[in-house]
Amino acid sequence: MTEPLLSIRDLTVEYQTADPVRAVKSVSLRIDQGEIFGLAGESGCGKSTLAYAVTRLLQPPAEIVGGSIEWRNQDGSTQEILDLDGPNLRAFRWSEISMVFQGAMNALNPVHTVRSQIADIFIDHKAGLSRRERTARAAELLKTVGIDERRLNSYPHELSGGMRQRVMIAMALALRPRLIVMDEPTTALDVVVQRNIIEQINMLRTQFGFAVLFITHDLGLLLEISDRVGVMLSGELVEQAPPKVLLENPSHDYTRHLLRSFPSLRGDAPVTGTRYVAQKGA
Ligand SMILES: Nc1ncnc2c1ncn2[C@@H]1O[C@H](COP(=O)(O)OP(=O)(O)OP(=O)(O)O)[C@@H](O)[C@H]1O
Repeated sequence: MTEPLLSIRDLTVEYQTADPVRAVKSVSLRIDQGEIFGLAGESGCGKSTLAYAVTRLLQPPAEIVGGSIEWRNQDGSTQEILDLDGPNLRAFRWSEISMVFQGAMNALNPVHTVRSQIADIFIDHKAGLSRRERTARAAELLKTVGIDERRLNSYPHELSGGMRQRVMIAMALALRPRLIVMDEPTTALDVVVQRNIIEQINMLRTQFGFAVLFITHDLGLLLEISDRVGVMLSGELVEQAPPKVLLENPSHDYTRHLLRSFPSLRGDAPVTGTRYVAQKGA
């Protein structure tokens, strides 16, 4: 077995509020190179908190209270992500792990052109590039995500929601990271655009070989595109397996419950409006 790209071990995250919330409870998982790992689970189960922990974007009152997140460098050595800080953390983000978050398309700066926003990444991280080289790379990135390079001169408000999200994906790809964390990357978009973008992400993954930690409420989509799926319940990762195994032989009650909510996947009667109540020993 090859060594994993990312190994999360016993990760525990709390929100230190008046009534502290343990949002991630001793979660362990690995993501291999080039793999799409999908994270499923109902709203509030801790998926985003886990994603933010991996990218080291958690802000107080969130606090990582235990565990480790180990990263495998290109040369085979390992790096504890939780130990990164200052310039090392900045260099690590975007170039090793990048992010596309929910509503990210609204994260574009409205007063700057697409060109300058993509170029900024190169200014920050690849100081040696000339202005002409930065523009050439920005144009190439846009083409990669299926946007005409003439859009370099556009402002965000001149683009559709789908295009803005593609620009965000282009930016996430800019420094050829080895893992892209995507938290509901297409949720705000209509189904056709969503499907196109997902297909494109998959194609780019094949082309560039990056791994993806993919989070969405859409279990059908998750099962379709993921190599492995993890199921979270109340901060715990209760099951992880390839989609086929989950579908045919789910080991946890909650996974069965989730799958039953998607009748088209299993042909079962849908469970609507019911909340999962954990059984003792489940
Ligand atoms: N800033 C915060 N302060 C206190 N509690 C928080 C904060 N952010 C999240 N939580 C709590 O942490 C838990 C996990 O939230 P999280 O957003 O990670 O879940 P999620 O599975 O990503 O949900 P969703 O799919 O709705 O985004 C929830 O109980 C949530 O209420």
